[in-house]
Amino acid sequence: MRDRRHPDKIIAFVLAGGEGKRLNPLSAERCKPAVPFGARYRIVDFVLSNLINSGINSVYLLVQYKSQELIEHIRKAWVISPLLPSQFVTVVPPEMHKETLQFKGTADAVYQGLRLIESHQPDIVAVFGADHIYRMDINQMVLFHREHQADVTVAALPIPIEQASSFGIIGTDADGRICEFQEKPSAPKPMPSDPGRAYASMGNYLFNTEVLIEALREAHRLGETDFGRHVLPRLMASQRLYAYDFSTNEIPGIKPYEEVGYWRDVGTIDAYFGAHRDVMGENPRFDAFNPQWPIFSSNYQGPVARILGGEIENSLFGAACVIHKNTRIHNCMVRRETVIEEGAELEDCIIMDYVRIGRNARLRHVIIDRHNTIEPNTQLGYDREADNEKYVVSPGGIVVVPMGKINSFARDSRGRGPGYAE
Ligand SMILES: Nc1ncnc2c1ncn2[C@@H]1O[C@H](COP(=O)(O)OP(=O)(O)O[C@H]2O[C@H](CO)[C@@H](O)[C@H](O)[C@H]2O)[C@@H](O)[C@H]1O
Repeated sequence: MRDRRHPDKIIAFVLAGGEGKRLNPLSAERCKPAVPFGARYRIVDFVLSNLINSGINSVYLLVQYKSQELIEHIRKAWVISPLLPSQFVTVVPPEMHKETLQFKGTADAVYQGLRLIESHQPDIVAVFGADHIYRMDINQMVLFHREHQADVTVAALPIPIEQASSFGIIGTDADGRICEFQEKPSAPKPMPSDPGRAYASMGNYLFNTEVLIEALREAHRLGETDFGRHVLPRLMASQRLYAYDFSTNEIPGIKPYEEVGYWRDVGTIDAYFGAHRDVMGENPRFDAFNPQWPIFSSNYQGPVARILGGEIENSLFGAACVIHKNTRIHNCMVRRETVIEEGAELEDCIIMDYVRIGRNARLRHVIIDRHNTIEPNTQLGYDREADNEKYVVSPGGIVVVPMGKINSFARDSRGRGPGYAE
């Protein structure tokens, strides 16, 4: 729909079909955008909040791989209003035509949504990834797109050259017009101004509608399926492609201690764990609390956390947690409806929802996925060999306990839910 802040009619496709293999086992049962993040979010909430905060309210979420948990999250958390039919976040599964039982790639996923584009007749189509932790005012990118009379604008930022072969790498002229685009090059070119960094695509694009429709039809004719590998390099020759420098994006309400232009690809367990460090502490690099640019998530109606005692330092607790006496909890992210029993010691841990940590358990550098019960006296994170036998241990030494069997909440050995002591 048209927003008073930008005269263009814009619809968005959010690419949420990624498998996220390197996040295993967190992505074993769910796609990467559905992976929980922080004390109450899912990864997908960041891009959706950016779109809604930017007044882009017509959003199609393209799903594919293990999408049930994502669909449930969208159903519960992202209902805008039945009174405003042009404002929606709608999940779109693959169309299941006979030759396309799934989306073959990012461009193919949007190609299958061509009818949606044609029915809305927008001026601009925003195609955004769903895999990153960041805040972005997309209006500023739209303004740049218009000012440069671009056909396509790609959001971009400098990244360390050592990581550059995992990204689309861009070369531009002085005005920002893209003259080179290489998807995941084995020998990435550094930026002319900085040999230690390369200019990377964030996987977020704005397209003038006619250009996108034509490009997707052409890609389909040629059997090409991916924006980064096929569509953008081909369009570069015939259309005006510009790179929008994300470091110029200004967000209201950012605190002085926050990292300007914070953006993280949480594609591996170690990167995911590291990004959690960034949202914690007295002066977080990325402060989740910003009333001027909120990150929206579930409308959970349970009570607040109950802390009955313990030595607690630099930790965040989700709703309806119960933390018993004589616990020691340092640098931990604890999500909702989790119970930590007496005597348990946790250091540098991410404990997801519906988990019970038994008495005197000791956990260090551990991620516990949802619906798990950790037996009393368990030790994790102290003996790498023993941990390796049972669990995935990341190169950075993080032990990951995969999702447990789903129950309605973490019950103790007598079947009692949160709030009960042994
Ligand atoms: N078949 C499918 N259907 C629906 N959604 C799908 C999909 N396959 C992937 N996705 C989603 O699309 C986005 C892009 O994922 P990809 O795996 O295609 O590319 P990658 O992230 O490696 O590179 C991309 O993003 C990086 C930035 O992270 C850029 O540098 C690079 O140029 C760009 O190709 C993710 O949000 C993912 O969840």
